[in-house]
Amino acid sequence: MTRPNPVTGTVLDSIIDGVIQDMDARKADTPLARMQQLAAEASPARDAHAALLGGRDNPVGVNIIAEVKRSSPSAGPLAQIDSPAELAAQYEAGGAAVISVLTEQRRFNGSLQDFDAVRARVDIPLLRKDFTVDEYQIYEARAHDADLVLLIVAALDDAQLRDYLALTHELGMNALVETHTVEEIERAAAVDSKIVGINVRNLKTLEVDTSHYGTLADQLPDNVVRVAESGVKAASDVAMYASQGADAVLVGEALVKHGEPKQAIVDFRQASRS
Ligand SMILES: O=C(O)c1ccccc1NCC(=O)[C@H](O)[C@H](O)COP(=O)(O)O
Repeated sequence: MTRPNPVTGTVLDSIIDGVIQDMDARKADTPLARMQQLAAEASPARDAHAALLGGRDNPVGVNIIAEVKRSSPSAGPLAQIDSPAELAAQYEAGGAAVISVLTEQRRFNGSLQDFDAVRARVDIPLLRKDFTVDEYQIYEARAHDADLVLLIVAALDDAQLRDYLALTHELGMNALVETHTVEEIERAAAVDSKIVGINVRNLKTLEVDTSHYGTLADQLPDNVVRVAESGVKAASDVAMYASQGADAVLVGEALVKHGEPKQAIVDFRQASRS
């Protein structure tokens, strides 16, 4: 299995370096063959594609992917989340279509324990949000009852992107294929990605530019579920992404810092109705 070269100096590279070390420790505890068996025994994945489809025309507003995010490389600690399950229950009650749970430990203070706690509490599709660079993480996600995994195009070569997307689909899950440039959108389209995100955060520099979604959205293939990722500070940002054709908007920081996350999701969706 080829892995991206972690020693090229960007933030993304250094995150991936740590992700690989942590994964190798988990592999020592639960080898690939055992993880594959656990994945095969998991209950069938929920249909995240159906949950996110058609957000553009949804009379109750754009679909929200609500994120459980404790910390970030760009902002440091974001919120004291005593119960990720309770936060997720608020998200579900507010009408979130999908919940994203960060499981990367070193920079986001996430964990698979957080993921399991959320899984035990809510029944909507869950995104295991991590930096996928090895098939092991895809089996692991399924073994933990994930419905969706993240494939960041910038972190993968073409063969990995194709193979990991195929494996994700074989296991009955969907992938959020994340892009940031026209070239990455073309690479996502070339492997027939079904759900494509444009992250307005540049993962190499951490710069956030909310106008970036609108700049690139026309390059997305017509038949994909379109996701605008990052940078939401207020309902007006969600409305802007929706007006630019997003089916779904992924929101982290603004929700974990909001005192009333359930109401925030209701307000975000309402603001996006045209
Ligand atoms: O959030 C970061 O600082 C970050 C840094 C490096 C790689 C990824 C990063 N975040 C992942 C995400 O893109 C966001 O968690 C997600 O889109 C939500 O963003 P936001 O609403 O701006 O918290």
